[in-house]
Amino acid sequence: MLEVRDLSKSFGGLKAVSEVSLTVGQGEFVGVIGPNGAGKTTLMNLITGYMRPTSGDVLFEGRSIVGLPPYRISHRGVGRTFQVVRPFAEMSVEDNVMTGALFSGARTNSLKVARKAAELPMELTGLTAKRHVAAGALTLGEKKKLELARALATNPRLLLLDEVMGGVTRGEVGELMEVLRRIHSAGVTIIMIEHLVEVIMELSQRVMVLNFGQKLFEGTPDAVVEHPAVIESYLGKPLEADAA
Ligand SMILES: Nc1ncnc2c1ncn2[C@@H]1O[C@H](COP(=O)(O)OP(=O)(O)OP(=O)(O)O)[C@@H](O)[C@H]1O
Repeated sequence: MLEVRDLSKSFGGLKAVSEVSLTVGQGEFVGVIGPNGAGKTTLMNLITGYMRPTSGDVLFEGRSIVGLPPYRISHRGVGRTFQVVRPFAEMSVEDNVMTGALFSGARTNSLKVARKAAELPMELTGLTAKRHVAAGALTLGEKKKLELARALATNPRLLLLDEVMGGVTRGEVGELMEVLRRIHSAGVTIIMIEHLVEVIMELSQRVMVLNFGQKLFEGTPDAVVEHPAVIESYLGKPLEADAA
């Protein structure tokens, strides 16, 4: 479904992403971990068209998407969420989700169609009961669900998630994990960047570890935590300590 080939991005002398390759098959759930500044968000920006790579290629369903603007990549079926969520605070949950269908990828310009397209995303994220609540009144965890629902309204086959769990309460982490399981079960392929290692380990089938822009390791969650270089460069301490 997705093939990232020798992808690099330099900012001046800094190689934020350095010759990273990654293949993701349909229906997979792939986790991406790595220390601050490892290049995770940059990699996501390169895949979704928010940044142009210095070199390398990205193929989605067999066709290169490098150089396409973000809205066209979205239209092809690649959705994303942002680390910092910025819903339209005065607008209702439902109207915010509708913006996903109306603008990101311009799937429709009909309010009626957009309203219908918002139904399933609200259901999957557990927001249906809050549909008329102003987004500004939501908790951070609910705002993260709204961000997921907005991305789902673009109708993605592949969804890239940037730190969905960042800053939310423990209880909300559990709820968001349930939501992600539901989204995945609904047939959406997922690539997830996450600092909470235990979340990645529980949800992902495969994990890629980035360090200084390079792929340090890729394998099953079990293989990753046992890999000496990963423990040294990233985990640095027993997993239990990280999860505390
Ligand atoms: N637009 C930019 N201009 C210059 N340098 C940048 C830019 N974006 C990212 N960088 C640098 O590229 C490197 C990788 O950053 P990136 O945000 O991708 O890391 P990350 O793994 O997502 O980190 P975090 O976990 O803190 O979000 C960092 O050194 C960062 O300072």
